[in-house]
Amino acid sequence: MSFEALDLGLVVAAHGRHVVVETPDGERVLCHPRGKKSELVVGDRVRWLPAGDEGVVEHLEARRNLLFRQDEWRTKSFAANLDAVLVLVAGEPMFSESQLTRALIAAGQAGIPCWIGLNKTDLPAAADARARLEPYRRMGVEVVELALKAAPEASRAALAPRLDGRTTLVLGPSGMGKSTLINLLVPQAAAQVGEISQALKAGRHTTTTTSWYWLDEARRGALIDSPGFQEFGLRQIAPTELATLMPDFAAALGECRFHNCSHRHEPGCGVRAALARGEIAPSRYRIYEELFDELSAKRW
Ligand SMILES: Nc1nc2c(ncn2[C@@H]2O[C@H](COP(=O)(O)OP(=O)(O)OP(=O)(O)O)[C@@H](O)[C@H]2O)c(=O)[nH]1
Ligand SMILES: [Zn+2]
Repeated sequence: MSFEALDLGLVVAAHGRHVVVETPDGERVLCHPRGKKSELVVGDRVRWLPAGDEGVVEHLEARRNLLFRQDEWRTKSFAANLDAVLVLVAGEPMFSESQLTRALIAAGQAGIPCWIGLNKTDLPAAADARARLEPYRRMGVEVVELALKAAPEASRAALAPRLDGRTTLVLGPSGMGKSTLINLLVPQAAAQVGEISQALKAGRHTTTTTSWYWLDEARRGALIDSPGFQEFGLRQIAPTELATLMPDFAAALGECRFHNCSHRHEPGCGVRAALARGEIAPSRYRIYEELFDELSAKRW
């Protein structure tokens, strides 16, 4: 039988070898992959067959993209088939520029557009955060100003046109306002999660690692909430590839005398010339050095 004849479903939760597949009419079925298939992730499109009141995933449709992080020990997938990644930042607590850069690089390598939500613009510390984001604006990353708690309606209006009809992964370290965002935008957020963990037959205390939330009843737009932003390993990237994934660096690469320039100590380096001219921010160069060393460290 050809796979096309089977039902098409969307993976809305993944927990070990259990996945919850949502049918086109919104029914949720606990499914297991047949055999030793590659790991399924939230956002995957699959072909499946009913088996009693559960199901068996027979086929994984080709992924448009896959966002993952990789440290020395393992690879962890965030989600697949994303339209965009939203990184939520704030001035208090002050966001980590290194984490932001890691997210931008990973999304860039996966071919997924990334934009930034600057939250808590009602606080004085927003001015510092805004200044820190200036190099990112300059290299073309869109920054949307938000005050999710202080000005929820204005924030909703700013977000709606960017989220409508799209699948967006939201990344944000603790304290940036990710829960506030989800509660503002997602009707019955807690119920949606509860329903999925019920379908997973996960214990009450098991929190699924990645959550899928529909933004509208027509199920056109969705938010994906994924933890694990704290240790965002980029081991999938070769040190020499790093600069090509940083747009402000990439713009200067043509000037380097050596094609395999590390932009650390070589003479005639276009990147360091751009740094000296103020076209690359010192903070970006420091993060580059940090990442370059991390990715150059011995692999086990
Ligand atoms: N001043 C101000 N505070 C906000 C705003 N949005 C969220 N906060 C506060 O920031 C804190 C963190 O918000 P959460 O939504 O819980 O953040 P989170 O990113 O989900 O953090 P965790 O729950 O720790 O993962 C809370 O005390 C919120 O009330 C805002 O627009 N302005
Ligand atoms: Zn160089």
